[in-house]
Amino acid sequence: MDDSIYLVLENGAVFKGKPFGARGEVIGEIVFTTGMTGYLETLTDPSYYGQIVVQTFPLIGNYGVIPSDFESAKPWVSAYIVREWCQEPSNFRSEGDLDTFLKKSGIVGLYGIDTRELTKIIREHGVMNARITADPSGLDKAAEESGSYRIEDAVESVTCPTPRITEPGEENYRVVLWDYGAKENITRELSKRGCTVICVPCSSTAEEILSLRPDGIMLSNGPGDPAENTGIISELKELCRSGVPIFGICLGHQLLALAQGARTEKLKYGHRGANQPAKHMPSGRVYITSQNHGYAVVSDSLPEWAELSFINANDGTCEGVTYINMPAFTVQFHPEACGGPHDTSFLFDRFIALMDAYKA
Ligand SMILES: NC(=O)CC[C@H](N)C(=O)O
Repeated sequence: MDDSIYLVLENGAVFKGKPFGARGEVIGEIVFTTGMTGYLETLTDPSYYGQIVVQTFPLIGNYGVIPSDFESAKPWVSAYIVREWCQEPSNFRSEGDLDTFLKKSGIVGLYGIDTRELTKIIREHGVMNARITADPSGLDKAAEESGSYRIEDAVESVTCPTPRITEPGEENYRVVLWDYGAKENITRELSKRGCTVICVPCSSTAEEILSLRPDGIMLSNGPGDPAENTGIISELKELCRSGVPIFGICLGHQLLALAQGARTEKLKYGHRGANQPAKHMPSGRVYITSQNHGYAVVSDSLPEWAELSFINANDGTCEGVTYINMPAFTVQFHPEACGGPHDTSFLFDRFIALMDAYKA
C-alpha cells in the first residue's frame, strides 16, 4: 500500500512525503523555524496557531516528549513537517516519542521531504498557505484552494477561558498576565522573581484588569495578525493611562505599539528560531534571542514618545520599544527563551524594577 501524503503549496509546488502523527487533511500558513532544539516548546507555543510548521533542522525528536517543558497544555500547530523524526528517543525525562504524541494530540505530521528545498522556496516566495492531503488527484485544485485560507479569531482560540492564579512561595508583586496565548515560561520567569501571576482571558477589559490591583501588567505573546485585535487595542489605550508598569512580549509588543498609534506590517517570511540577533540601540550590544513572529512594528510609524530600543541585526526591523510617557517597555523577541538562549532574561528584572518604583 502506498502511504504517501502530499504537501501542496499555494504557488503549486508539491512535495511527496510520508505521514506520521495523526492522519487527515489540513490547510495552514506554512512557516519555517531554524531552532535546532526546542521542538516541544515550538509545538506547544500557542503563537503557532493556524500554522504548518517546518523544522529546518533535519532530525527532530531525539530527546522525546517531556511534558514539563511544554509551553501550554497541548500542541497548537496546524501540522508539523520534519525531514526525519527520531523513532528511538533517549532522555531520562522522556515520556514517549513524537509520533505517538502527535497522534494522541490529533496533529497531522509529514516527514521524508527535502525540508531544505522547501525552506528555500518559502524564503524566496515569502510566507504562503499550504495544504496536506493524501489524495494525489486534484493537487492543482488543492493549491488554488489553499490561497484563500486566513488565520481567524486566533487569539480568542488560544486564550485561557477563565482567570488562573499562580502563586510563588512568597508574594512580592502581583502581575496580571493578559493572556493572548501566553507561553508558560513567562509565568515561570515571573514566579521565580516573587510574582503572583493572575492570568486573565483576552476578553478582559481595562477596568477588570485594574480592579485586580496589579503592580504590573504583562502583555503576552500570541498568534495571528496583531491589527485584528481591535477590542484589545482599545482597552490597552485605557490601561496606558493608568500608570501601572507594562511589559509586552511579541504580540503584546505589537499590540501596545498599535494602541499608541503605530502600524504593524507582515514580514516576508518572519523570524523563527533560537539564534536571532537583536541589537540594543543605546549600547550597540547584540543579544542572541529566541523568536517566533511573522509581523513587525513599523519603526517609522512609532510616535515621538516611543524610543526604538532594539532592532533585528539581520534586517533592521523593530525588535523593541521603550515608552517615555509611561512606565512601559516591550520586545518582539522572547526574553523568557524556551527554546533558546536566556541572554535577555534581565528584562524581567527590569520589569521588577519598574514595579518597585511604582509601588514606592
Ligand atoms: N509569538 C508571537 O507573539 C507572534 C506575534 C504575531 N502573531 C506575529 O506573528 O508576529
